[in-house]
Amino acid sequence: MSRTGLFISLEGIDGAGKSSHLDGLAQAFRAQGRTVVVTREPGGTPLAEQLRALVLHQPMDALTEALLVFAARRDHLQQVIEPALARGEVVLCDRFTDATFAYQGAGRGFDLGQLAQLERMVQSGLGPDPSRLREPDLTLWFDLPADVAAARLADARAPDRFEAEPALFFERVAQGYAARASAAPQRFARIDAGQDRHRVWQQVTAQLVRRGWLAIMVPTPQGLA
Ligand SMILES: Nc1ncnc2c1ncn2[C@@H]1O[C@H](COP(=O)(O)OP(=O)(O)OP(=O)(O)O)[C@@H](O)[C@H]1O
Ligand SMILES: Cc1cn([C@H]2C[C@H](O)[C@@H](COP(=O)(O)O)O2)c(=O)[nH]c1=O
Repeated sequence: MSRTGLFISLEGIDGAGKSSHLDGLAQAFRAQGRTVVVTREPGGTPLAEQLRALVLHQPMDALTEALLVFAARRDHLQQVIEPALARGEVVLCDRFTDATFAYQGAGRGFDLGQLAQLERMVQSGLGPDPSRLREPDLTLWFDLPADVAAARLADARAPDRFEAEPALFFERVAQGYAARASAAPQRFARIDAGQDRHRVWQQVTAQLVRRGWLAIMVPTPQGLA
């Protein structure tokens, strides 16, 4: 039976708790017979992972940063995301273009109109309808105050260029996500990421059950709660 591909992104400020849920979600879809690709941005291909290392660790200005994340995204779309969706698979992507609007746009102050132009250039000309802008079918937005996220990340690992930014930067990024969510309410599902892991998982799976993408509420995976 042929199936329609499903593209789900997970978004939120650093430390919001997105990545903790990726494996469990992949397992939940696999248990229902779906093939799942778990991937991330920037990254997801050998070239895009090299660009990720530059973006996370080398000093650069906001335009260079924006061009590199979009270059990585183009390669990721062409090599991984579009082929998987064409095969009817589920793509779970840890961050996508909303992160660019939130971090490079709201965080760094890069012009949103110019980001929209890059988005159109990079995310079209793909798939069966080249005029269509490729976007996630659903964006799970892990919403968490910047100070709570910072406390979760404290001492967790050596900070990269973004994680080393001050609290004010993350407050702007969080506002950037809120603005993206209000502009596309049908694509975004807000997750209250301030709850414990079990409750966050329940909110996430409820969104998928509501859309008919998971048949049943899935118990919290061991290792998460
Ligand atoms: N609901 C929660 N309550 C408390 N701590 C949590 C919760 N969810 C995740 N954490 C912890 O917070 C930290 C960050 O979680 P995680 O790596 O999933 O966040 P993230 O959004 O993927 O962050 P980043 O984007 O920076 O990689 C981890 O130490 C994780 O164990
Ligand atoms: C896609 C994307 C990401 N970023 C930033 C956001 C994070 O700080 C890092 C990625 O690290 P993570 O641990 O994998 O979350 O990159 C960005 O600034 N712009 C983007 O488009």
